[in-house]
Amino acid sequence: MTSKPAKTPHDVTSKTVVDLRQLSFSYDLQETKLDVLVDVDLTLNQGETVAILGPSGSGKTSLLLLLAGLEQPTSGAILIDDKDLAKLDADALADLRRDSLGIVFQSFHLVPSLTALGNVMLPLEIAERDNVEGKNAREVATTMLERVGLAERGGHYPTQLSGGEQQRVAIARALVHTPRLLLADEPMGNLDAKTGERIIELLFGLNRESGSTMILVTHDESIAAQCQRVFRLQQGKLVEDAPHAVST
Ligand SMILES: Nc1ncnc2c1ncn2[C@@H]1O[C@H](COP(=O)(O)OP(=O)(O)OP(=O)(O)O)[C@@H](O)[C@H]1O
Repeated sequence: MTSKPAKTPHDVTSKTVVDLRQLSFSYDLQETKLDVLVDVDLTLNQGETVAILGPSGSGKTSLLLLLAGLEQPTSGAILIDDKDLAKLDADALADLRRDSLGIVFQSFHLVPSLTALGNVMLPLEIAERDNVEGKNAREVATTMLERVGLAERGGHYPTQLSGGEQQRVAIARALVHTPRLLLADEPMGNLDAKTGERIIELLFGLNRESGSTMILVTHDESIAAQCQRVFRLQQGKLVEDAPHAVST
């Protein structure tokens, strides 16, 4: 067992990928507001694996929505790859999401009219990256479907798949273009223990292979312990655990 985090191709530069500056976020309710995040500061570097823990309702999903530019801060700033999200127009934000982010949310948002393979190919086609390492989008997407254990399900539509299978298609779609920043909201939520383990291995494997940064929302302390950094959301604040030996 070693406390040394896995080396990534980006260790040398330690580039900042996520920079939250005094980030606060509230939901406006009818007569009041609900403070979810209060003056959160956070800097994450390229290649880091990060777990976010916290009780139900503590704001974990809200934090991921903010990072994806799908909610706007009440105050403070969110910088992804040195770009202040508040200064990007809708097109630039869409470009950033397409080029740099992989997002796995609790609801899968699969396109119902596309097969599993079609859904996984989508990010590659949109990004016009048909020629990834000399392979076309279909081959790359097929390989990713195999890696999530769905080689036989490529031709099935979302309604023909179980919840756990749809979850894995969503994970394959989020990973297929090797995003620099992966946001995953309880990606094992719908999966049995063995399949969940396989997905976790895949996520950490891709982090090692590509040097991507991964933010993993989870309720599972043993999965959190596999991440290099562990944060807990408590009363709107992100509190980091003391450095720990990364369990594998
Ligand atoms: N659209 C919304 N409007 C108003 N309040 C909301 C909205 N979405 C979430 N909330 C509230 O904001 C708080 C944070 O919600 P969030 O979904 O971020 O928590 P969470 O930590 O991800 O919870 P869980 O572990 O149950 O998924 C909760 O109290 C929730 O009720």
